[in-house]
Amino acid sequence: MDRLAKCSANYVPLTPLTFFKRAATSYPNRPSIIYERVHFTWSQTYDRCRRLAFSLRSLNISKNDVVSVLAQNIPATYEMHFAVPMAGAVLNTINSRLDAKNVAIILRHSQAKVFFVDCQCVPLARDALRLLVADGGARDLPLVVVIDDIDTPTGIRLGELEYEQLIQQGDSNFEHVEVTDEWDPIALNYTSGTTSAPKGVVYSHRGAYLSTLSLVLGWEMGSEPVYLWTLPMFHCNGWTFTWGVAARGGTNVCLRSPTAPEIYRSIALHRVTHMCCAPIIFNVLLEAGCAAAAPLSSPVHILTGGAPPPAALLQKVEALGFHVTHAYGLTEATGPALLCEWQSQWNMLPPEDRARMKARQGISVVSVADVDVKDPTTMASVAHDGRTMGEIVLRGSGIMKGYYKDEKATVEAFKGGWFQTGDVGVIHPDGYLEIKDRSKDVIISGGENISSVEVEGVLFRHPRVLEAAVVAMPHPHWGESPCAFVALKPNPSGGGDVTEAEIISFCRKNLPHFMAPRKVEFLRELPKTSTGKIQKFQLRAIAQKFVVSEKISVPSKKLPAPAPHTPHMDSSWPRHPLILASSRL
Ligand SMILES: Nc1ncnc2c1ncn2[C@@H]1O[C@H](COP(=O)(O)OP(=O)(O)OP(=O)(O)O)[C@@H](O)[C@H]1O
Repeated sequence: MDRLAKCSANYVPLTPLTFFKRAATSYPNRPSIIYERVHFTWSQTYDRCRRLAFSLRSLNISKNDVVSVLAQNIPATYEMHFAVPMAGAVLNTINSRLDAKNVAIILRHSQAKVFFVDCQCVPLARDALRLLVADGGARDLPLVVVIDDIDTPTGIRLGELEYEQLIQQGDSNFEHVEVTDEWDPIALNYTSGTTSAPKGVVYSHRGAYLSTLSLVLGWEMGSEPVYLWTLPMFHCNGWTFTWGVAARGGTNVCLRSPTAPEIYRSIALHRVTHMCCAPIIFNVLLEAGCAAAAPLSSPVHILTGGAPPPAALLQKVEALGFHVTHAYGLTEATGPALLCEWQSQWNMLPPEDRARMKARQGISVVSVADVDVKDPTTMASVAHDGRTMGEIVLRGSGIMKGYYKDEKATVEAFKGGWFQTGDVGVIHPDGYLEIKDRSKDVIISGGENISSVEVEGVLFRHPRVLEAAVVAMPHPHWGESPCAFVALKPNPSGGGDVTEAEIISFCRKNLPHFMAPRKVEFLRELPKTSTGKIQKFQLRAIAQKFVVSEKISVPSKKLPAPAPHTPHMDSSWPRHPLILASSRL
C-alpha cells in the first residue's frame, strides 16, 4: 500500500477557493450577495472575482504579495476574499474602526502592495498614508484603489484607481493562480490589541479550508443559508464564514452598520437564517425602544464569541427567538476553536440553568486535534473538576502558521508543542471547558485566584447593569481586590440611581464575600477595542490609583485567611504562575 502515490487525481491542495468554484458551477443562479438594491448571483460573483484577480496581476501583484483592504461589510470586501487569493496574493483586512496611527502601523508592517479603501474610510486612509509619508515611507506607499459605494456612488476618490473600473477592465476568462502548496498563505490578520500591540497572524490555505468546514459542520449550517453580516469581515475573515457561505451556496446580506433597526429590517426583508456577533451586539438586539425587537417570526441562528457572553444576556436574547450557539476562539486559531455543542438532555433544565450551560465555552471543533487546560509550570493537565484553573492550550490544523515577521513570538506561542492561548480556564467533569479569565486579568486576593468573568456574570444579573468589567485594584492587606466598573441602563421608573453599596451588597449575596468587588466605579460607557472588547488595561490603570482604606478591607469572617507567606502589597508582590507563564505578556 505504501507504493500508492499521491497524484493530482487523489491529492489536491486544500483551499477555500474550491468552495467558490463549486458554488459558481453548482448554484450559478442562486443569490450570492445582497446589498441594498444590488443583487448578485454566484456566477456573477465568480465572474467579478476573476476579473479583479486579472486586474491585480496586471498591477504586478504576484505570489505572496499582501493586498490590504480597509472597508466595512460591503460586497467588495466579500469579493476580495476570493479575488485576492485567486491572484496568488495574501488578503489583509484592516479593522475600519482603528485610528490612522494603527492603520499606518499595519500598512507598514504588512508591506501592503495595494490598498483598497472603502469610500467611507477615505479620510482615515488619507491620514494613515500621510503618517506613512511623514515617517519616511513615501517610497513604499501601496497603490491605492477606492471602492465607491456600489448602490449609491459618491464620486469620492483617493488617487487614480477605482474598484469597479478594475473589475470592468479585468478578464472574466482569467484562470486563477493555482494553489500548488496548501501551506501557502491566504490571509494576514492583525489581533485586536486587547492585551498588547496587535500581532500579524498568518493563515494557510489548508488552515482556512479546514477551519471553515469544521465551523459549518459545528454550527450545523445547512444548505442555502441567508447569512447577515453583523460580524465584521475584518475579524478573522468573518470567523471564516466569508468562505463558509460559499461552501453552502448561501446568500450574503451585506450591512454597513449593525444598528438594531437595520438588523431587524434585514432579518424580516431577506429572511435571514444565520448571523455571527460578539456578545456586545446582544445589547443592540435588546435595545429598548426598538419597535422591531418583537419576537422573530422564524428563528435566527446566532454564533457568538470573542468575549464571554453573560448567561443573563443569553437568556434574554433567546427569549426574542434567536437561537444562540456560543463559540470561543482567537485570531491565532482562525476564529472559533471551541463550540458549546448543545446536549438534548439540557433542554429539560430551567431557562437560567440552560443559559449557564450555554455560557461555557465548550468542546473543540473538529479541525482542532486537541485542547487541554494545563498547569503552566508543570504542563500537567488539570483535573476535570470545574475548579482547577490552568492555561488553555490548543493543537490542530486551524492554528495559524505563525506571527508575520516575529519569529520570537511565534516560538513562544508554540512552546511545548501546543498553542498557548493566554486564557485561563477549567474543565468540567462532562469535558466542557469554561474560561475563567485571561491570564492577565486574574485577580489574586490573599493568595486566592478570583475570576473576573465570574464576578462580571453576577453583575450582569443585576437588572440595572448594562456593561460591567472587573479588574484588580491594589489592596493594602490582600495584595489585590476586585474593583468593578459599571455602566447603568437608564432607570425605567425615572427614580434615583443605583448606589455603589447596593451593587456591592448584590454581589455579596450572590458570591463568596472575598470575590465581591470592594469598589464600584460608575462610567457612562466602558472603553472598548475596535472589535467591541472591553479594554481592561485602561480600567486597570484607573484602578491602580484607587486607595482602599483598611477600614473597608477589614476581613469579614468569611474571607479566607491569608497564606502565612503572603506578603503585603508592594512592588514585589509575586505574580501567580499563570500570569508569569502567559505568552501574552
Ligand atoms: N467565547 C469567549 N468567551 C470568553 N472569551 C473569549 C471568547 N472568545 C474569545 N475570547 C477572548 O478573545 C481572545 C481572542 O481575541 P482576538 O484574537 O480577537 O484578539 P485579542 O486577543 O483580543 O487581541 P491581542 O492578542 O492583541 O490582545 C481570546 O484569547 C479570549 O480571551
